[in-house]
Amino acid sequence: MTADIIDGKAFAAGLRARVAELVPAFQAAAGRVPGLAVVLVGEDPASAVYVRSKGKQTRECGMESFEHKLPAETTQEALIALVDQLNADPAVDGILVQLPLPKHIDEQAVLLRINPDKDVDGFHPVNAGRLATGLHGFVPCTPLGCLMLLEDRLGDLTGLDAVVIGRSNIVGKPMAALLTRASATVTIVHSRTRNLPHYLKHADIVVAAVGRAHFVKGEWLKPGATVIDVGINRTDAGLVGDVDFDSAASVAGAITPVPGGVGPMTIACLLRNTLVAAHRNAGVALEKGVI
Ligand SMILES: NC(=O)C1=CN([C@@H]2O[C@H](COP(=O)(O)OP(=O)(O)OC[C@H]3O[C@@H](n4cnc5c(N)ncnc54)[C@H](OP(=O)(O)O)[C@@H]3O)[C@@H](O)[C@H]2O)C=CC1
Ligand SMILES: Nc1nc(=O)c2c([nH]1)NC[C@@H]1CN(c3ccc(C(=O)N[C@@H](CCC(=O)O)C(=O)O)cc3)C=[N+]21
Repeated sequence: MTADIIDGKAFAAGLRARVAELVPAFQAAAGRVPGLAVVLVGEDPASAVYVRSKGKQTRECGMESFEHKLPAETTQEALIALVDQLNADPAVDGILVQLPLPKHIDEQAVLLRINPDKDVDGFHPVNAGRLATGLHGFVPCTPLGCLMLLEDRLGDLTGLDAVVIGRSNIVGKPMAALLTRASATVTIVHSRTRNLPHYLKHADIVVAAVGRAHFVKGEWLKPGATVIDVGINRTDAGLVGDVDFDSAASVAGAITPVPGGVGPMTIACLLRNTLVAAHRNAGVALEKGVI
């Protein structure tokens, strides 16, 4: 193995500590702490684990966590009524509806109902549009965390060749938008791409968000590339990423592990977005670039 391991867990702990440091000044100015509401519908065990750790980390940062656990048979109308209630609640700065939702609920309809100024996931089309057009808004947490790790490792990304594998609204597309904003030259590849390894051969940066265990092989990579593995796949051998770690680590310059890479950054960025939302919603200034 030659690649450096990018320690997302440590970076995320540092980011959470910076969030926690900024909470007391907000509290002094606003007379309350930032609040994050997390809504979980159904009993998916993986989702329940994430929601628990989001709640715990929110409280550890000195912010308030409102957890709403609804049964799997909850109607779309009832879920939308809860979103309306959270939109109207001045103690709630951020709203996260855990995905995936049960099949009888139209995910887009629920996400559209969230007030874009409380949309700390950055999934509302208004925030996707703000990102696409260069306006201030909320950037989805997973791609934001990936960008932070990339800039920490590489500094300025200007002119670098980046390939994003995957074009979902929550990871691939916003990741490509962020890299474009950072002046990288970006290619998106997906399941209909012909000869996918061809595009990877020249990439200085590879972000894999495919949802297939061990998908990216070391032999596809440019030597020295920086590889960000977003994948979370549960296999008999445990949690694994979308990158074939052993072969990739012998070619790449740096690589994120799974677990301990992008996952912890996602939650830390959620707390960061909640802190930013609280300042905007309460009209309290936050020094530019401080977080
Ligand atoms: N660490 C974290 O915090 C997070 C991790 N994840 C993980 O990231 C991964 C991706 O998530 P998400 O974007 O939501 O997944 P989606 O299933 O929504 O998107 C997967 C993308 O990969 C593409 N794809 C699928 N198969 C292939 C293939 N054989 N060759 C090339 N491209 C392919 C799809 O192409 P097409 O569009 O053509 O179908 C699609 O664009 C998952 O493992 C998920 O668990 C997700 C969110 C947060
Ligand atoms: N509205 C919404 N927003 C999300 O951001 C969202 C979502 N729905 N649905 C599910 C995906 C997935 N996701 C992860 C968060 C943390 C880890 C994480 O902390 N992972 C740890 C390991 C955790 C474990 O061991 O299971 C790690 O990679 O080290 C992973 C994945 C957020 N998502």
